Amino acid sequence: MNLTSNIKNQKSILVTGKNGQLGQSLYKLVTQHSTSNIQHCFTFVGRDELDLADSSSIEAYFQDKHFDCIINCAAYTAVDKAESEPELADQINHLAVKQLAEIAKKQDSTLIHISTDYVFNGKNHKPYVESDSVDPQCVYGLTKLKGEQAIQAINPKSVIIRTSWVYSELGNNFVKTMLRLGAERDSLNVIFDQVGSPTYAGGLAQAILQVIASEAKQSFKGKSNVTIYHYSNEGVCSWYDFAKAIFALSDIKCQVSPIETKDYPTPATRPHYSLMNKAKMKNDMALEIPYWRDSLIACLNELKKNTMNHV
Ligand SMILES: NC(=O)C1=CN([C@@H]2O[C@H](COP(=O)(O)OP(=O)(O)OC[C@H]3O[C@@H](n4cnc5c(N)ncnc54)[C@H](OP(=O)(O)O)[C@@H]3O)[C@@H](O)[C@H]2O)C=CC1
Ligand SMILES: Cc1cn([C@H]2C[C@H](O)[C@@H](COP(=O)(O)OP(=O)(O)O[C@H]3O[C@@H](C)C(=O)[C@@H](O)[C@H]3O)O2)c(=O)[nH]c1=O
Ligand SMILES: [Mg+2]
Repeated sequence: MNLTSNIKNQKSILVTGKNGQLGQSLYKLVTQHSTSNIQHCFTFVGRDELDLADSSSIEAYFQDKHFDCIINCAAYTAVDKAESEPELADQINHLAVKQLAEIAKKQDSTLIHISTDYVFNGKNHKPYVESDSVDPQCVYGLTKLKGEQAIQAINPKSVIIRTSWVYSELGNNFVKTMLRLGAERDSLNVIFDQVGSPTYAGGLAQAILQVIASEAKQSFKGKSNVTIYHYSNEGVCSWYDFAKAIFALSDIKCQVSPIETKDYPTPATRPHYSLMNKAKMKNDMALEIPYWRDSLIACLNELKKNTMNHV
């Protein structure tokens, strides 16, 4: 899928993971806005065209294509399943990312890569800054960290954006799971001792476009270090608070009880505290980030619109 505008000085930008939450949100953003705002030529690919599980597919794809910028939205995101599929998770979140970093370096292109709060161990008591030490507690987090480290070793002309608890009207996520379970059940137990901040994928997509615009202004050429940014919505909540807000705003009468992590055993260990400090991103991009509840309302409105369009 290739979207081109007529404006000069446009960059050719590849977006991987086109069918994921973030890939779809970026697509929606660049196709719904006027071309005066979006001046670049975007190519969106899914695993059919570029399979990150297969290094020869990656090599073949870039054989005859050049991009100024690669936004890697594809990832192995099944956190619990990763515990029993560590090799596949490592291939997609680490080895394929290493290969993309090498290709980007060879092509002199900027790699924008998305990472996660799960690279931290969750033992902090104040929001994580970009330079805080990492210590993932699960296979998914470890493979994402190895992807970050590979980029740092290979291509300084890269930006890593760590985000958390991503949801959207597009794709699968906690909000949609809650809406489904809330409609099926009278009551639900949800963990209240894991706190962080949800991230609306539409807002993250906008922030990524701002990073690209700032990159165009500053030129990342000659950069000696990879830039790391943290991005989520503002505010803090537990998964329990998030579930309560989802039900309250959707008029769903499902009783939610707060439970401890130990009472909801899962294969993967998740951080108890994964709030991230976003000051660097906000300062560098002159960005105002919405409060999580306001973005949740926006997402629920989008979901309502989508349902109304389908009746
Ligand atoms: N979801 C979240 O809560 C969070 C996500 N992140 C990170 O943000 C980024 C975007 O996540 P999000 O959009 O939510 O993730 P999704 O799970 O919604 O999308 C991931 C996409 O990656 C694609 N993919 C998986 N395996 C392959 C493969 N072998 N080859 C090519 N593509 C593949 C999937 O393809 P298909 O549709 O065909 O399965 C899917 O479209 C990821 O890097 C993720 O680690 C960070 C923090 C939180
Ligand atoms: C469905 C459900 C989940 N939970 C808990 C489990 C978990 O701790 C939390 C959220 O569930 P999820 O399955 O959405 O969690 P998870 O898939 O681990 O979400 C993570 O995904 C990856 C990709 C990331 O990078 C992270 O930032 C984070 O968003 O809620 C309940 O307590 N009750 C429930 O009924
Ligand atoms: Mg999940």
